[in-house]
Amino acid sequence: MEEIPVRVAVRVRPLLCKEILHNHQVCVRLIPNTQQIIIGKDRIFTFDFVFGKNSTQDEVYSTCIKPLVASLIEGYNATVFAYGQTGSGKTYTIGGGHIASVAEDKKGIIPRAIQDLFQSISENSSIDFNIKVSYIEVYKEDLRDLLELETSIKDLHIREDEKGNTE
Ligand SMILES: Nc1ncnc2c1ncn2[C@@H]1O[C@H](COP(=O)(O)OP(=O)(O)OP(=O)(O)O)[C@@H](O)[C@H]1O
Repeated sequence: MEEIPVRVAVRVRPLLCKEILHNHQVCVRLIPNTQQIIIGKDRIFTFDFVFGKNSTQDEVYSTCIKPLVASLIEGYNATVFAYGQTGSGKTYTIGGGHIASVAEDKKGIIPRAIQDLFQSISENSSIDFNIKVSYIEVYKEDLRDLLELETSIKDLHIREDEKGNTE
């Protein structure tokens, strides 16, 4: 992957059944063979990657995320985050739903990245790996530990050390 520190991908989701029922219209179009979209009549925006309404989870993962997981194994850091208004498809794309009940091809970024990571580890038996996982929902000022099975609410706080690192 080229050395660009931040890359932005846009994914247009299909209209939901309820939106079709309410006769909602699509207002975002892709410009073929470019990384551009048009909003409304003439507002054009360019991104590093553009995915249309028929894009698959595999396509999004393989294009944007898989190379980052490979670079992790080489010792680089990577951050992936989804942003967008409510209902735009963040959870669907990131794969943060109930993984066990999701069909293989519908799995999002998280289960695919974890699978690739452990696959790479099993192929690199000469290297010592140390994996730590945290899964926290930040909603307004409240933090929720999603790996805490007993109680979903735990007294979590965001702290900064003297170097400005967040914990
Ligand atoms: N690419 C897609 N293909 C098919 N369905 C999608 C796609 N993206 C999202 N959806 C569907 O759209 C709905 C809203 O998506 P999702 O829950 O992921 O949004 P969100 O951005 O996480 O919303 P919120 O911020 O409210 O949590 C869900 O029913 C989801 O299954």
